[in-house]
Amino acid sequence: MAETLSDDEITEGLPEHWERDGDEIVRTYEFDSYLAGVGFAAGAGGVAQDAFHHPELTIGYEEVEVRLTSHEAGGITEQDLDLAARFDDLL
Ligand SMILES: C[C@H](O)[C@H](O)[C@H]1CNC2=NC(N)=NC(=O)C2=N1
Repeated sequence: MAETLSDDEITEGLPEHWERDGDEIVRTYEFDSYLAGVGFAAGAGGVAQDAFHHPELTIGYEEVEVRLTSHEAGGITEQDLDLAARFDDLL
C-alpha cells in the first residue's frame, strides 16, 4: 500500500492548478459547454479505472470538480499526485 506523503512532499508535488484540502487534493476544471465537462469526466473515469484509483467527480454546468485521496492509506499519496497529472493530460 502507498504511504501518505508529508506536508512538504504534497506541496512540492502538487501539479499546477491543484490545491490541497485536508486529506484531499482538488481541482475544478472549466469548460465551454456542459457536455465538454461530461466528456472530460468520462475520460477521467477511464484513466482512474486503468489506475484502479478513483476520484470523486462532481459534474456541474461547464465545470467538473475532481477530488482525490487514497482511502486505504488514509491520506494523500503519490497515486493521487500521479492521477492528478494524468487528468491534466486529458485537456
Ligand atoms: C479495495 C479498494 O477499494 C481498492 O483497492 C482501491 C479502489 N480505488 C481506490 N481509490 C482511491 N481513491 N483510494 C483507494 O484507496 C482505492 N482503493
